[in-house]
Amino acid sequence: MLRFEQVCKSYGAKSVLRNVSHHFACGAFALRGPNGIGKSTLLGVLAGAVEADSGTVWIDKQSLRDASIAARARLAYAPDECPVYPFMTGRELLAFVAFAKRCTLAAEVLDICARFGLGNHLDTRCGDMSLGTQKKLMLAAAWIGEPCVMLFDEPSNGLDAAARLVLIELLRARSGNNVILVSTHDHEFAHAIGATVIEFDTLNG
Ligand SMILES: Nc1ncnc2c1ncn2[C@@H]1O[C@H](COP(=O)(O)OP(=O)(O)OP(=O)(O)O)[C@@H](O)[C@H]1O
Repeated sequence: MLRFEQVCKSYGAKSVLRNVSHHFACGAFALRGPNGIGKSTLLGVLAGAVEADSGTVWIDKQSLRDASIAARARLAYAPDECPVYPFMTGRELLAFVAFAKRCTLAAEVLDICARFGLGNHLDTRCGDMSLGTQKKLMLAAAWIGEPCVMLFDEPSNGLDAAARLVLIELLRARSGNNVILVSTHDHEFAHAIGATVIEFDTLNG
């Protein structure tokens, strides 16, 4: 479902990803490793948000490079720092993501927003939201469309206890038929979502 081969990425002289390859079938997986080792860089490359120097990524058998639109339609990515447009309201941002993914905003997504307690915030400008509220919005946006590969960078960061529980339930419900790949330092969270822990070092050459 998620496959990547020989992925390399350097920032200047610093080599971060060295021939990273792996194949994930359904389930939840937690990337673990010390700060600065390259977890976010790998998730960014897998999401097409960071350009790799070389290597290939397939999402649901679609090449992220050669069939980019089809591959991205099957992909959800929530980075740690939310790149939201400050001038858009929450509702406009969700509509924008749905437009970009060429789908409609399903009732399920609005239900997830309600479970995250976002109801009153959907008409607030993103720039006026707290960081935790922005985070919840970006997490809810990951459920837009029909992603089968969901990538989350530090998803539990900054969430209140109630939202953390909701996220755990949502991820557990998805992991049977999808790939959920998270980067996290939060061992309890990884355990709670039933993730198989992968030490980043074991992937990197
Ligand atoms: N845009 C960039 N330009 C230059 N160097 C970068 C850039 N992004 C990341 N790096 C460097 O690449 C390395 C890997 O960073 P990355 O954020 O992927 O690590 P990480 O494992 O996710 O860390 P953390 O656990 O702190 O989130 C670090 O040394 C970082 O400073």
